[in-house]
Amino acid sequence: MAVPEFMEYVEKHQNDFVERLRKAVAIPSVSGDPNHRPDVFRMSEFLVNELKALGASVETRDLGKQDFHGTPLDLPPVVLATVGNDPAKKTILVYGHYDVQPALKEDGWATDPFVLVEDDKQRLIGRGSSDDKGPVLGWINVVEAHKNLGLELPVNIKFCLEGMEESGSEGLDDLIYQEAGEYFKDVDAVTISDNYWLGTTKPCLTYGLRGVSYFHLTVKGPAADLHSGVFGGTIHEPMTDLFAVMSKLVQPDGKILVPGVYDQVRAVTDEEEATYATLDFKLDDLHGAVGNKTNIHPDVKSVLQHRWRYPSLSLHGVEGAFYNPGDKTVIPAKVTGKFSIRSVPDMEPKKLTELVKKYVNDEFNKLGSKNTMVIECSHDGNHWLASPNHPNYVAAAKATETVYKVKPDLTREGGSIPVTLSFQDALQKNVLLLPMGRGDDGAHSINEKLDRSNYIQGTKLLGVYLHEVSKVEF
Ligand SMILES: C[C@H](N)C(=O)N[C@@H](Cc1c[nH]cn1)C(=O)O
Ligand SMILES: [Zn+2]
Ligand SMILES: [Zn+2]
Repeated sequence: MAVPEFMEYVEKHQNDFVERLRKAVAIPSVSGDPNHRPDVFRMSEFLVNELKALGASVETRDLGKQDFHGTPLDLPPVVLATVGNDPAKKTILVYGHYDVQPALKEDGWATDPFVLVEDDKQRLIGRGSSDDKGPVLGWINVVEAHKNLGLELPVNIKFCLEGMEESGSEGLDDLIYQEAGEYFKDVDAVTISDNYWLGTTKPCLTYGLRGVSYFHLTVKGPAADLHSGVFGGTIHEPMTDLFAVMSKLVQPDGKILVPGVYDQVRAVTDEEEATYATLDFKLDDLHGAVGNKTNIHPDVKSVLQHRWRYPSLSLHGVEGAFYNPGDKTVIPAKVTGKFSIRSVPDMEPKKLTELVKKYVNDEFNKLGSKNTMVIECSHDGNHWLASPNHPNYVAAAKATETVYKVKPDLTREGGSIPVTLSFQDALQKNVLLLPMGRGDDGAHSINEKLDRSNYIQGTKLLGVYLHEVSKVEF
């Protein structure tokens, strides 16, 4: 009886849950922007208050300071909260993040990114709605529903919520290893809702992630920005050097040009080949999520393989370059190009950084420039792969069938959640990714949204999963 009652509660109280999301989206907790650091702290306080109000025992852990380009910056705390402490029950560790990617109206958002707007298609639009405030609040909604119904939660829940996921999860790995035998001691399994369905209609369970290594390539030239009419043609220009090197990193067809990168990529097996055939994903899903037909690969299988099991290199931006409207005729004195590589089994972040550094240095030296160049890896995180046959996945599949009346697809994810592997290794427990949002949610992009139905059905899914996982044998 508990499950139907719980599902009915969630259905009836959906507007309250949307209000909770509205309050969370209104806090611009952008971890990558030092000016927003107080907002990231405010977001942690919001979660602490929500959890305390529901009876959780909550503590925050200070992670010390971050070195932000030479300036020390307080790291936002990790929120650790426990609901239930019954030794007869399983304990599920729920990880999520409360920071978000940057978002400016000028980037092309149709509405203010930090004001939640529901459009005529019942899409809840706002930064963090899908990544990852909606899913984090989904778990809190589950706790609220049980409390208000006077229903016992079927498991103990331990929350671990961080505020630096979008900026390299600084400090969290150390905490996980330190607390493996303490706060995380009784954890039986880990569940993370921080990725997306493959398409727009079918739910999935996810058992793999790519890793990420992020690089800053800085070229320094003249002592100050210069007039291009006076100095153009007479000095080595940093931006010219930067473009020359960055153009050697990746081909327009996605092939990475750094020698040795593909050497450690695991070979495709027949078993893996078979897994692509049954997935509910069409090229139209890709076109819909991208907004046009600019795909490199012509068929679904190769699209998914290049998203999940092959590395990719993306160029992100140039700090220090002129980018405002108008025609400023400047030679920037110092520019930093940003790019990242998504890594896959069996690549190793350390080895990858060595390969990238050597290649970039060689390519810069070939230019014969008198400027100086420095290449650094600013953060990295490893890829992750789990067994989708574990009872934790069986429980999640059953819950999906109860809520969505369909068996979930088993997917991997092209994005990265670096601490996933740390939880698996430090706690030696199964980790499940149980996504809430759709493949076209626009995470990290403009007009990020979470469909109301995904938020509400997703809240039901998280709750029903807890009931199912309480029943399976590990
Ligand atoms: C999949 C997850 N929701 C996510 O967006 N992860 C980020 C992590 C990251 C790493 N560096 C910066 N952010 C991602 O995959 O980009
Ligand atoms: Zn993200
Ligand atoms: Zn995320």
